[in-house]
Amino acid sequence: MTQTTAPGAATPSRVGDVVIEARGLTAGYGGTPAVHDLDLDVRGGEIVALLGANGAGKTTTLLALAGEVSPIAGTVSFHGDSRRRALHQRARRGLGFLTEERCVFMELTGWQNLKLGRGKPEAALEFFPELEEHLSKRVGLLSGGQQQMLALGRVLAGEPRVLLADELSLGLAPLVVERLLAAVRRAADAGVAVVLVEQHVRQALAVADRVKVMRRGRVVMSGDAADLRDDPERIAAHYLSGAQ
Ligand SMILES: Nc1ncnc2c1ncn2[C@@H]1O[C@H](COP(=O)(O)OP(=O)(O)OP(=O)(O)O)[C@@H](O)[C@H]1O
Repeated sequence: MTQTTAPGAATPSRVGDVVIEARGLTAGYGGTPAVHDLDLDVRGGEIVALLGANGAGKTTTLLALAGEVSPIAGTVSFHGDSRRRALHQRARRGLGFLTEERCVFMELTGWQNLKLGRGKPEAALEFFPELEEHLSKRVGLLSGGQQQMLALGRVLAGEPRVLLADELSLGLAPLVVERLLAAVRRAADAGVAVVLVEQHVRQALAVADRVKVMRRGRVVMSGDAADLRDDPERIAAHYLSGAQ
């Protein structure tokens, strides 16, 4: 695997106020918890990477933070406010959410996709100038990497205060992953609070400030990414010490 060397990775970002916070969060499906008693706070300017094997509870955590899955117990607060709101209200208050499915409209052109975002298309192109020559094409004809850049660029152009990103790198080539994660780092350095779910441990460590490793719905390890960069085996051990 090629190691991601995103700009700014080695320098801790200046962190601000807590933007999104979970306290004693238990969440799941049909009353059955998939995440147990999770505490998490993310400040503006930092990237917290959620790592763990398949089924560990990472996506459920993001869905609960996004308000798409209701807490069974505990709270999720956005700028100190734990009231549940409709998705469009959360977006207006600065929530950017990229789900595991590529968040683009395949039948529309790249330009039309960008126009549907909260920000200006030009702002998305500042993150990914390589998209400009493809914007007149239908998005279904673009590569997976270009689609993902479009989805991320559109969210970042809207200047979110928090970005929740689930498996941005899924199935993409290392160079594309590097571009995507560098854009996430750049957004964090501009003050966005980021929760990044990633399968690629080394690439996540290269851009994150803090790491939480989940197993069976619980956080089993937390640490500073800088301390773990040279010793990713400490994280891998948690993947291997039991399924999920
Ligand atoms: N819609 C759902 N209905 C019922 N159970 C679900 C649903 N989605 C996930 N689960 C269960 O919740 C648990 C946690 O899944 P989750 O998707 O949060 O894990 P994950 O760490 O994101 O895994 P992956 O890396 O495979 O996406 C798993 O046991 C999974 O089977």
